[in-house]
Amino acid sequence: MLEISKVDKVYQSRGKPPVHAVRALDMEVGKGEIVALLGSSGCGKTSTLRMIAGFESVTSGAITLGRRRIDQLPPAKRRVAMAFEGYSLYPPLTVRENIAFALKAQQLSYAEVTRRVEAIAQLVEIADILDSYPRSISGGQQQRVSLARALVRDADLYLLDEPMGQLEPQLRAVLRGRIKGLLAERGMTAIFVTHDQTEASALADRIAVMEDGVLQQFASERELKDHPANLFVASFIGEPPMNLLETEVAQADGGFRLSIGADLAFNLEGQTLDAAAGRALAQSTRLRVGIRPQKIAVGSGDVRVRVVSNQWLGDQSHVAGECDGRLLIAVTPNKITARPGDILPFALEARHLHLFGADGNCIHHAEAARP
Ligand SMILES: Nc1ncnc2c1ncn2[C@@H]1O[C@H](COP(=O)(O)OP(=O)(O)OP(=O)(O)O)[C@@H](O)[C@H]1O
Repeated sequence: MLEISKVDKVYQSRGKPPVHAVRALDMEVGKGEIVALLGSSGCGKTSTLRMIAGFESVTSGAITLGRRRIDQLPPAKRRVAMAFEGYSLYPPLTVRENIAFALKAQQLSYAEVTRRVEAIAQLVEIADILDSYPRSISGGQQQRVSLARALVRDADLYLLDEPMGQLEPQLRAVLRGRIKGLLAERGMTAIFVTHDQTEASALADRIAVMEDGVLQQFASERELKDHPANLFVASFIGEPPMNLLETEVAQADGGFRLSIGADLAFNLEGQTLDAAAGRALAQSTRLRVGIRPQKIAVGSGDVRVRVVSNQWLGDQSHVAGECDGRLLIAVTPNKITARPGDILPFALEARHLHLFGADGNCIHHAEAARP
């Protein structure tokens, strides 16, 4: 449905060095799919949306929507609806007129425009301010007007830039559910930008993780957690982040011994590794291993840690412990009573390790969680 091929964006401003905001981006989005663009500030998310919508030119590459090449078309000809991060409402028009304006090109009857505007206003909870002007409503309300103005249109693709960033958490959760329902009911294809992993997981079928203008991985949340492509995705996705540790690699008994410190080492049996991972390990002397905090058992096992902090969050404990000068974070559903300075056993199993090569790419994934 949407195909982005080898798209680059370089901003050239007079007197300043060029900024390479998006690099060789390849992405395909299916009809009816909801995609989140996730990444830290400045990684190129907004530039990507604006190039698809036509508010920014592509420096090179192609964008196709439903078999139409759109990257050279003016925005109005692309059949793409966008809700902007900065809202971009028309100040002299009321909220109702702002939303209805988006329907002008569709030449609908007055009754149909009224019906659609009121339905979308109800959905995003702005029905009571339809006759207000943008300057007299809050930032959160303006954001919802901008969202309504995009969603009210008939378009082939909906682009939503931080659509709920200004809303308080409760309203955000309610709207998230309603918007997901609307998109699914109408089979709408959408890409939204977010900083928020919870929002990305709750709304999106697939998540595109970007860093420094480069798409790092494009997959479901489960896949990103179980099979991170590289160190960046491994450390970016998941809360708290994956524990990452430097190890020394040695061959041992038909497998490998990964030593982190005098008291922390793992034996990996050769048959648990595929051929490529076995070759990569045989050629390595050092590599990075990762283990999710949820995979470290607390209160059993033979790794002794000195507790650094222990917090009960109401439904889980986050325990940070130090072993051989390394900090390990464990998350467990049990309430742990240990205090800083106490010695506590942690259990870490070799089957839960992800292994990363010198280039940062994952060479072996931990055993996936059973459904
Ligand atoms: N018009 C512009 N001129 C020059 N540089 C720009 C322009 N717009 C964006 N950039 C730069 O391009 C890079 C990517 O910006 P972009 O806004 O796409 O990132 P982002 O991931 O959406 O960030 P944020 O989450 O903060 O909105 C940044 O380094 C930014 O400073």
